[in-house]
Order: sequence, then C-alpha cells, then structure tokens
Amino acid sequence: MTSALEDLTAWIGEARWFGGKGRPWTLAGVRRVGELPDAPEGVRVAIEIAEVAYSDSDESELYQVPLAYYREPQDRIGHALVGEWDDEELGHAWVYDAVHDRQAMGLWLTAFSHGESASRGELMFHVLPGHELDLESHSTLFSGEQSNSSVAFGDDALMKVFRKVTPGVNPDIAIHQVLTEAGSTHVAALYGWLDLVDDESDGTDATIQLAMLQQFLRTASDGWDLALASVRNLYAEADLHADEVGGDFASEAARLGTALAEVHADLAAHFPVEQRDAAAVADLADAMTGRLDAALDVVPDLAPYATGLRETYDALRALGSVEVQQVHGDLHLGQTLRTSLGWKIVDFEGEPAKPLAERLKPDSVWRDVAGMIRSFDYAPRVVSLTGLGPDSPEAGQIDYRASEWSSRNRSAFLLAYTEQRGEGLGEQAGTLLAAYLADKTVYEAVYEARNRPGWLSIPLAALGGTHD
Ligand SMILES: Nc1ncnc2c1ncn2[C@@H]1O[C@H](COP(=O)(O)OP(=O)(O)O)[C@@H](O)[C@H]1O
Ligand SMILES: O=P(O)(O)O[C@H]1O[C@H](CO)[C@@H](O[C@H]2O[C@H](CO)[C@@H](O)[C@H](O)[C@H]2O)[C@H](O)[C@H]1O
Repeated sequence: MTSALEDLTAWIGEARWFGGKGRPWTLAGVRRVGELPDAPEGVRVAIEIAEVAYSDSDESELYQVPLAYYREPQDRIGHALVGEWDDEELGHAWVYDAVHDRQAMGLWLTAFSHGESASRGELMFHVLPGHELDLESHSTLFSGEQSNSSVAFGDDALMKVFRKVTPGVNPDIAIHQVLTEAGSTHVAALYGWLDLVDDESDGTDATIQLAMLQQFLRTASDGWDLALASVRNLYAEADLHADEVGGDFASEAARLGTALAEVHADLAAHFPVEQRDAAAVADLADAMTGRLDAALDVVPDLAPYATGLRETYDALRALGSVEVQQVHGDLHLGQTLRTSLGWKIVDFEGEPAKPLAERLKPDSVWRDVAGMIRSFDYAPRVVSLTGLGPDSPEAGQIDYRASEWSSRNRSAFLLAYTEQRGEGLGEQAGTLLAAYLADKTVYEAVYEARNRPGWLSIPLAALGGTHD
C-alpha cells in the first residue's frame, strides 16, 4: 500500500490549483491544523497544510488541503479519492478531497453559521451580521477552478477555499469586508471567513486566511463572455456599425466605468491614500523598463516596439509625485460579473504571483483602468482568431470592425470612469495610463508566448502604435 505522503504527492501534482507544475518539488510535510466540528461517527473532516519544497531554489510553498476521512468507502465521491491510509481515530480510512464532498461542505457551512463558537484550536470562524445562511442548501464545486477552489451553497453562498496560502492578510477578504461594510453595490457581500490563528512563540501573528464565504451572485453572467457575444453579433452583421447592432456593448462598458470609479472611491475612503514621491515614480518606471528588457529575451518580436515603449516609461519617470491608493490590481473583463442589479467586480486577490504584503500596497487607479482597456482590445481579436464562421466577412472588414468595437467600448468606459470621478483625463493621468497600458501589454506578450502562442499577435498588434 502507498503511504499518505505518496498519495498526497501524486494528488497535489495533478491538481489544477497547484502552481509548481513543471518544477522539481517534494512534499516536505503535511500538518493537520484543525478539524470541522460535529462530524458524524466514522467521519472526520480535517484541514491540513501541505508544505511543498522546490529543489531548483530554497523556496517552499504552503497549500491548503481539506480532507474528508471515512471509515467506509464512499462511492458517490469516488472521483475525489486521494488515497487510503491509517487514521489514529478511524483506523483504516478512505480519504477524499473534501471540497467535492457535500457532507463535509455541509459541516463547513454549519461551522460558519455558528461563527466563533464553532472555532476549535487554531481554526477561527468569523461571520458578519446581517445574513442567515441557508443550511439546507447543497454544495456544488465550481468546475472552472483555477488558483483556488470555489464551492457554491445552493444559490445562497459561495465559499472560496484558498489553496496556496501565506501568513498575513488576504486582500480578497480585507477588501470585500471593507466594501461590504461600506454598502458597495459592486461586490458580492462578504458573509464570513476562516482563519488559521497561529501565534508564533516570539509573539508575532502568523495568521493564515484559509477561506472566504460570500453572497452567491445567482443571476451573474461573466463580463468576458458577454463581450465575446457582443463581438460575434457585430461580426455577423457585416454591414452594420458597432452602434447599430442589437448586441452593442457600449452602455455596459460605460456602466463598468462608473462601477469601477465607485469602487475606487470606496477603497480610497477606507484604505490609506498616499503620495508616491518622484523617486518612487522613477523606480516604477525603472521596474517597467526592467520588465521590458526581460520580455525582449522571451519575445524577440517585441524589439520593433522597444524604443516607443522606453519613451512611454521615460514620460512616466519625469512625472514627479503621484497619488496611490488600494486598487484591484489584476482587473480584466474575466473579473467582472453582470447581474440583474448591475456590474460586480470579483477576485480582489491581486496578482497571485506577488507576495501578499505587496498586493495590499497602494497603487495607481490607472493600473485597473489599463487592465480593463486591454480587455476591450482582446475581445474582438480573440473572436477574430478563434470564432469566425465560413460566411464571415473578409479579413480586412473584420479588422476594421475589431478596431471599431474596441475603441467604442474603451471610450465609453473611460468617459464614464472619468465623469464619475469628476475629473477628465488630464496630462498626468494620461501619462500614467499610457505607462500601465504599455506595461500590461508587454506582460501579455510574455504570458501569451508561454501559454497561448496563437494569441501573441493580440498584444503585438496593440503595440503597433508605438512602432519604431
Ligand atoms: N459571488 C460570486 N457569485 C457567483 N460566481 C462568482 C462569485 N465570485 C466569483 N464567481 C465566479 O467564480 C469563478 C472563480 O472566481 P474567482 O474569484 O476569479 O476565483 P479564483 O481566485 O479561483 O480565480 C469565476 O468564474 C467567477 O466569475
Ligand atoms: O489568471 P488571471 O485572471 O490572474 O490573469 C491571467 O490570465 C488572463 C487570461 O484569462 C490574462 O488576461 C489576458 O487575456 C484575457 C482573455 O483571456 C483578456 O481579457 C485580458 O485583457 C488579457 O490581459 C491575464 O493577463 C493573466 O495575468
């Protein structure tokens, strides 16, 4: 029989959320940090933290692994079997990935409903007042999971189980809490969260935030899917302009601009707003230039645009001090949901590759604006590359339509954003926006070259305007 460590190694290596794929790693250890209360006889639901050590550096990472232990095999969740090993209480146990198990998820939801009184040892459940959880609801694991695992409870609540975890404040929870308490209509309300409270012997707080429970947006449609549908509509009507087809997206783009400005205003009211001095702005320009230099090694096709990009970063370097505040940090159409009550913005975790402390650092609002504008450029180009039918108009016509869709929605979004902020796009903001757009486009070139080489032409075409 294989051991628990061997079974877990095999299972973690295959998991969608495991970020170490392709690198040499071993499972350095697994620590049980707590157990969900009230499990029936013959069942234990444990939250375990697996430490993954890499041999290509001295780095290690922690992954959260909630496991359901059963004395009897459970055919209903056979697909989620991690392995069989001995448990000190149950004896021989069948062990399953708990996020697939309705019984385990029911125990988790019940623990949330009891709040701090359900807390055990290092596990601390928190709930915000004002919402009664539906304990009769069944759990469903979202199939599109990426960096984390999301479990819906009927149409009442959604729990995001963070997989890669680090001590410190998780921005997704902190920002949802602030925006929920501020009454923002542009986020799914936060219902609660789970902490692993780990007081170090030296008195420092090494709390790890394990899960977030929030309102389930029942009527939500993904902003990216809606944008693609609008583009297909336009391409199907070869003789009509973007403002003449039924699926025109511009009013939605404008609503998104207003929503983002309102979210930024709420964040500015509840997190520190600071001035980044001239030296820090120069550092930012240097960092962007450094990313360009590194990107040129990965994507030589960027070379014709390098001079124009450097000039954009030089203009940023000359700006002097700029205002920064808490922002989303990783915004694109895939992070927006359209509900019957308007747009919601999700996933305030920031860029997963950055350390937590850095993700909570104030930044310029123009980073988020640039992220959305890049998405308005991507949507029509993606449809051109992937979704054209045999009767579609010729390529030149499609290219024209793509640019039209992109600039129409970009303008509508930007106009609504600046109107809601109460100030137009001045010179300083224009310089910042241009620099963030350039930096994101360079990042995308590397991302596409590595992940979707067929889409590399999208960021490269966008850089066409800065051609040498
Ligand atoms: N409150 C919600 N209600 C319904 N669907 C949601 C909600 N929050 C996020 N989603 C959807 O769940 C999926 C995962 O959400 P996300 O926060 O992006 O997770 P991850 O951190 O794993 O990328 C996305 O498809 C998103 O659109
Ligand atoms: O995984 P994340 O959501 O943090 O972001 C990564 O993946 C995104 C792709 O899903 C990628 O976004 C790029 O492609 C999108 C279309 O698939 C497009 O809407 C975005 O504008 C474009 O940047 C993102 O760059 C990457 O970090």
